[in-house]
Amino acid sequence: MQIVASPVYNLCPEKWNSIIPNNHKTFFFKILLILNFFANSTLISAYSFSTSYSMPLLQTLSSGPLKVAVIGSGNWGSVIGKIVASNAKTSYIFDENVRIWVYEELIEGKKLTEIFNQKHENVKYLPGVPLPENLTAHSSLKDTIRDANLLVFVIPHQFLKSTCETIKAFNFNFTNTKAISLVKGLYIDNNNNPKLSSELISEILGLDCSVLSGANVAKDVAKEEFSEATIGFDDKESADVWQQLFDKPYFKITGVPDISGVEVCGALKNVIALAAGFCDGMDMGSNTKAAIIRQGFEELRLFSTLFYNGTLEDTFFDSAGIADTITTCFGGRNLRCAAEFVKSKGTKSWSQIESEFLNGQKLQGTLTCYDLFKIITSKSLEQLFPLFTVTYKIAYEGMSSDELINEFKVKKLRRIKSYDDCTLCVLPAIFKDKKRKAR
Ligand SMILES: NC(=O)C1=CN([C@@H]2O[C@H](COP(=O)(O)OP(=O)(O)OC[C@H]3O[C@@H](n4cnc5c(N)ncnc54)[C@H](O)[C@@H]3O)[C@@H](O)[C@H]2O)C=CC1
Ligand SMILES: O=C(CO)COP(=O)(O)O
Repeated sequence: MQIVASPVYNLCPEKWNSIIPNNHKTFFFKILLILNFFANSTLISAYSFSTSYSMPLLQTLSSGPLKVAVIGSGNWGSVIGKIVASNAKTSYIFDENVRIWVYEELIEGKKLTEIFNQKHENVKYLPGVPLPENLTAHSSLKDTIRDANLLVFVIPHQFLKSTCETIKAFNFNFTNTKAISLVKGLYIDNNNNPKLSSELISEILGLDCSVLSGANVAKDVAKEEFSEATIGFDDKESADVWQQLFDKPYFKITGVPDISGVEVCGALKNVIALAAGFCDGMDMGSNTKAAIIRQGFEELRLFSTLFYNGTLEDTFFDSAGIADTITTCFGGRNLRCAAEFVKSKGTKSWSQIESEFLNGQKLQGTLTCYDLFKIITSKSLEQLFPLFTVTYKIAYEGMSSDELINEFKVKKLRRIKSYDDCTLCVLPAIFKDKKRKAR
């Protein structure tokens, strides 16, 4: 974002915050804007006349720091609440008070929200991890998002539609509001086409919606172990603000202008993880599991390119792509539950495994696998997606898990690719001048 590059903005935000009392954030922000104007006046006009989204963020910022609401407080939602609240506390572009929506439940007779706000811990979904005191839990969705400029959606995908419809009924004016979806899941629309969470949010609420996805097993990010994530965006200015909100030295954020690519990766890697879990359940070694992951990733890439225009190769090499597939296939919930599914030899349903192993947390891969199969079969594309197809049949039609391997362990020779079958790697423009040096 141009403002980041401007000299004033680059005055270290942490230092500003240490000298600016929090209730003076708005005042100092206005000064900052004026200084910015002199530092780079073309920047201001770019913002003022931008038509790419409802209200330019800089214009919104002129009435004060941006207010953030986190919608969802499960395992990942709580970690995201921790990151966002800690950044909001030390940045002058975000309001210090961050609200998080908790789907209320009782823990030993006491409300989860009350425990959350007293102990500053989500004892059910992220036990043992201290949360910042400026992150407050609310059971009322309406109160959580009232006046918010930045809505962070981080709930299991099966609850997204109903949650958006609830929000729509509040009739809030969202002119000054942007959204980002951290939800990993895929839906099917009435024409048997895939639908993504960002599309659902934009469609129901009319919001400009970016996405964030990556190799982020929540319990490890909670411990501040190093990881990365990718923002998928349409509008670069919003992406820059989202990056400011999420980036930490231990949680590095990049971005690609490819919302659907990022989301398809986040949704379909969970189906690949089911197949990888079936391998674990059958006690297969790492070669077999790697072959299954490779096949799955190839199908994921094909799905994204077939169904969406503008899918970028870069997305697959970013955290949202290959890295998330790897981490989920080695340490995720979908993986563990799928291994248990195979070990139980058909005696346990998915919902039984989910409640036995996840204590209220939700599997995303199973429902996505179901909808994905419907999309593929409605278009007679099974032959292009053999791994997704066999994974569905094992998960939902009682097919033996051995078929996962039998599908690929065949006598028939595989096609050796010709040059025309392959995709040529193209050197990104920023490296073009290095080509001469290299050769
Ligand atoms: N946990 C992880 O490691 C990661 C999760 N994600 C994604 O983030 C999204 C949210 O996952 P988590 O935060 O892990 O959730 P979770 O699976 O840990 O928790 C389930 C959450 O759903 C809530 N809930 C239950 N019934 C509900 C209803 N009817 N309406 C609304 N909420 C309800 C529960 O109160 C709880 O907060 C998912 O799409 C997931 O794939 C992304 C990266 C990492
Ligand atoms: O998305 C995840 C890691 O990036 C978590 O995957 P699981 O839901 O399988 O735990």
